[in-house]
Amino acid sequence: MDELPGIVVTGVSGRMGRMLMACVNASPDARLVGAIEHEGHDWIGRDVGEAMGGAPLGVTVETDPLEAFARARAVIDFTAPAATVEFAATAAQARIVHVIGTTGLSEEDIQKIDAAARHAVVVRAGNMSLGVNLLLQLVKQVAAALDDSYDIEIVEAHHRHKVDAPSGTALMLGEAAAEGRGVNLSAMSDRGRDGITHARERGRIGFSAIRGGDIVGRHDVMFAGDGEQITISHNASDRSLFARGALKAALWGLDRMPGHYDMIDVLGLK
Ligand SMILES: NC(=O)C1=CN([C@@H]2O[C@H](COP(=O)(O)OP(=O)(O)OC[C@H]3O[C@@H](n4cnc5c(N)ncnc54)[C@H](OP(=O)(O)O)[C@@H]3O)[C@@H](O)[C@H]2O)C=CC1
Ligand SMILES: O=C(O)C1=N[C@H](C(=O)O)C[C@H](O)C1
Repeated sequence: MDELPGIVVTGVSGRMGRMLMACVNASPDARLVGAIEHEGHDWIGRDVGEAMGGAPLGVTVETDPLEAFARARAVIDFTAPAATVEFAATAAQARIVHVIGTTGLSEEDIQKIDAAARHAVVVRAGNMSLGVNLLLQLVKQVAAALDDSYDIEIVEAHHRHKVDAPSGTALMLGEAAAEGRGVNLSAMSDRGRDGITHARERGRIGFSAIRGGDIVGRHDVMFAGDGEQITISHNASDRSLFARGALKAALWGLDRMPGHYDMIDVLGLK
């Protein structure tokens, strides 16, 4: 029997890193072959299972991605933009699948990831859940059906530790709404209202962010018209949802040609 595909997880001590470790470790379809943290992290040199407070997994936390990627077929990466851009170049060099969950990437970061995707498979999505990716299609459809007398407002809520806003998911929902309406999101978005904001401009797509407690991730897209509001919502109640989606993406990517893919591709929702 062929050996199961080896997976490396980056940022293993993070909220998503821990979920990913558990998910890969429990999977009958993959095996964990590497665990990465940054230089100076106190988990370096320790068995990752023990560092997480459990049984040893036989994988030592290390800092050098190239060494780890050389033993793997895919890397799952939910870290931070600067780290993800570097991991993309290294994954391309090693010709392995790079699954990117990191949000808050700039246009310049995405261009660098596009360059890496010429040499290897990249699957990148601001949200790895089936539900949110279905929502993208629904939002596009509703936005296409309604005219701009319906104001589009996207409200997202996340835990107190989240560092970027609007969330990657909110931005994807905004893109879907803009596409359905046939407008450019960067020209039409309305972010961060405060003080005398003046009346709402027709056609704008508004964003609001709530941060608090341990909220895993909630997204509402409201189409507010005269006399009615239509709201399409998604609530994530367990982060392992994103880890399962990311592992699915990694396994899906093993048989693909180099390119920059998303979860719509993985889930076959196009
Ligand atoms: N696409 C999706 O479905 C989802 C995406 N996310 C996104 O994933 C990202 C991570 O979220 P979360 O887990 O909550 O954040 P955390 O801050 O809990 O985890 C990030 C981890 O990455 C580590 N890290 C930072 N830089 C490096 C580096 N150069 N090399 C290795 N490790 C590094 C951090 O270490 P240290 O803490 O020491 O800096 C930390 O352990 C965010 O961008 C978030 O928005 C989250 C959930 C779902
Ligand atoms: O940081 C998080 O936690 C999450 N981030 C993603 C985002 O920015 O949309 C996905 C999910 O909502 C959780």
